[in-house]
Amino acid sequence: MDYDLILGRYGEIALKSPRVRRKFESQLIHNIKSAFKTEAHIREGRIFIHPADFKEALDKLTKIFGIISFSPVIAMKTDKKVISTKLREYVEKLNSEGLFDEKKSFAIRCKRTGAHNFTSQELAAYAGSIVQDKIGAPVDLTKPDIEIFLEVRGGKTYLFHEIIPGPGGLPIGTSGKVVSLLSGGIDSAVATYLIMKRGCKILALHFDTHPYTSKKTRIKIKKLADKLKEYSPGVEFELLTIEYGEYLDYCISKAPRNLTCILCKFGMYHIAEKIANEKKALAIVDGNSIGQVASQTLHNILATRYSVKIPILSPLIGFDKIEIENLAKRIGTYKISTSPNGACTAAPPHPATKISPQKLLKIKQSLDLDPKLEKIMETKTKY
Ligand SMILES: Nc1ncnc2c1ncn2[C@@H]1O[C@H](COP(=O)(O)OP(=O)(O)OP(=O)(O)O)[C@@H](O)[C@H]1O
Repeated sequence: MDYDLILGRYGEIALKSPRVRRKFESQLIHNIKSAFKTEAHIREGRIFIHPADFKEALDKLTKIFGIISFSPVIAMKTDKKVISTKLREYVEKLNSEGLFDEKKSFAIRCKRTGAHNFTSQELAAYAGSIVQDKIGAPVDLTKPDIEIFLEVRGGKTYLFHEIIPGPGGLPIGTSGKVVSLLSGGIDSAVATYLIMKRGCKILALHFDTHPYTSKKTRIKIKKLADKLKEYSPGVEFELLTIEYGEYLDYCISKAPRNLTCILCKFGMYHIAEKIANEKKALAIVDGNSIGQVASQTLHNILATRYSVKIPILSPLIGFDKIEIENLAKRIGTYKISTSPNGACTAAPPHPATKISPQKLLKIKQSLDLDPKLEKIMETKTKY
């Protein structure tokens, strides 16, 4: 099918005040134009996209936050004769592409804004008779095999049969920056995605726990960052790594062994907060989900975050593992996250599940962790 343009729809942006809406719309257009070569503008709540390459555009639009759906369309003058000709050509094309024939039921869905000398229902009935005449297919308004849409907007009418879902959310770049803790596992990649979906710019932070994890983890992190970057057109996606093995060595040798995971998380939040302050990020993000593993009991979550002053957001906090996995598969991170590279060998056989913030602070002081963490900060590398 030779389409004229793509008609995009957005959701939540429409609920904003006019000033905020203009800002969000302009970020959305910037992001679309950064994702692929196109002319694009917004008018009366619709995005009009004129790409150089339709195939590429249809693929990339599924990854642009803020868009709830989009349709490749044929555009024409709002004139019954023109609509009749274009509709005939359109269904003939659908028929020749094997998408429509006399055995498939259909429905015409008509939407209209502006003043016309016909109602939406009249236009739908008129279009329905044209399609029946051309293809000989039966009408079924309840559960049709194919829907054909006519969207009449003043003097222009748009014809299409597909409404492709977009990712929804808010345009990336409209909600400030966060430091997202990216481990290489399934959860933190999904958590990062969900926070991007709310418009946040990402500074991904990975703690390289080599020799307790394989060196291959770095490759995995790079691949995950590249995959997540696909959802961030037009907005920088930074990746920083910290060499964390030495800190873990220290914790393992100096603190009770069952506290290793707790001290590990504590140190990560501590460093993440410092980096957030340095890089003007407003929050930390992690992939915690209550009770999923020993370090994610409510007690441990409270204790490990106790001294951090900026918000720590955990978008997966109420998700089940299976829900997280399904989302990871949908966004394309699952395969990368599950590629084998071995478990962390620093994890103790019986990790503590209940530590009080006071006890953790005492341990931190007795081990003099602050200078250790300061030193670790110096290993920060930009990918
Ligand atoms: N090496 C790491 N670098 C950066 N962040 C990490 C690292 N390890 C853990 N985190 C952060 O802490 C969160 C909890 O990690 P934990 O190992 O307890 O759980 P997990 O279920 O294995 O998480 P994930 O699937 O994201 O690895 C992770 O989701 C991530 O945000």
